[in-house]
Amino acid sequence: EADRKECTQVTHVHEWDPGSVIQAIDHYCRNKEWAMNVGDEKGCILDSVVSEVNPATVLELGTYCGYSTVRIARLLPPHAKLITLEFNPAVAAIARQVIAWAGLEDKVQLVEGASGDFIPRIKEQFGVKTFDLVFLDHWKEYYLPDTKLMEECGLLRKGSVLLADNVVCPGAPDYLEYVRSSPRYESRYFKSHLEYTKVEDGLEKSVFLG
Ligand SMILES: Oc1cc(-c2ccc(F)cc2)cc2cncnc12
Ligand SMILES: [Mg+2]
Repeated sequence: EADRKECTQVTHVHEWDPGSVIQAIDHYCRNKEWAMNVGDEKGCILDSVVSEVNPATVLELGTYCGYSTVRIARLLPPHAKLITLEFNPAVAAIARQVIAWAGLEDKVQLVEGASGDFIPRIKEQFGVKTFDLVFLDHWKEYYLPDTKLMEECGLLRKGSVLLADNVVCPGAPDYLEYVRSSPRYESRYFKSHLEYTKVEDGLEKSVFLG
């Protein structure tokens, strides 16, 4: 099981180093201006789940500025692929720069669009059969419909892991109810805090049982 490892990062801030990109964003958002990155505390839990799954294919719903994209991509094995979807073109443009600065472009494919339109097209457009890991971090009302859509489109296989951010704050009650009560998922809550604050939040890890 992915347990919370103490996650200490000592990095020097220079380009091509994903660790320094992560550290720079965390420093800015903690000290200058809050932003809705998954952050360093939940980020360590994300790291441990990514390391445990060691995925060849990853889908991220909600790129934002690319912070979690970099966190995930830096841990991927050489030929692994991360597809990340962002609805807002302005932040997608920023994310492209952040991903490039971390030197991770060849592991990441950033797509602009709406999840409901995009998910049914993934198989034929990106040649992906199923995802080993899905990180849900977009608008909370879409967690449940998009999960059902991924099931219907055959994008999940026995053992696929869904990891959802913000299941407490802002909260995704219908999604939690679904993955916790469905016999098709084995679900576990990782208690943490809303990025850069003391407010409770957490990640829900749900394994699809097929
Ligand atoms: O991590 C997140 C946090 C918040 C958020 C905003 C305002 C607030 F007061 C509390 C929490 C919103 C998000 C939207 N999409 C993805 N991730 C998010
Ligand atoms: Mg979030």
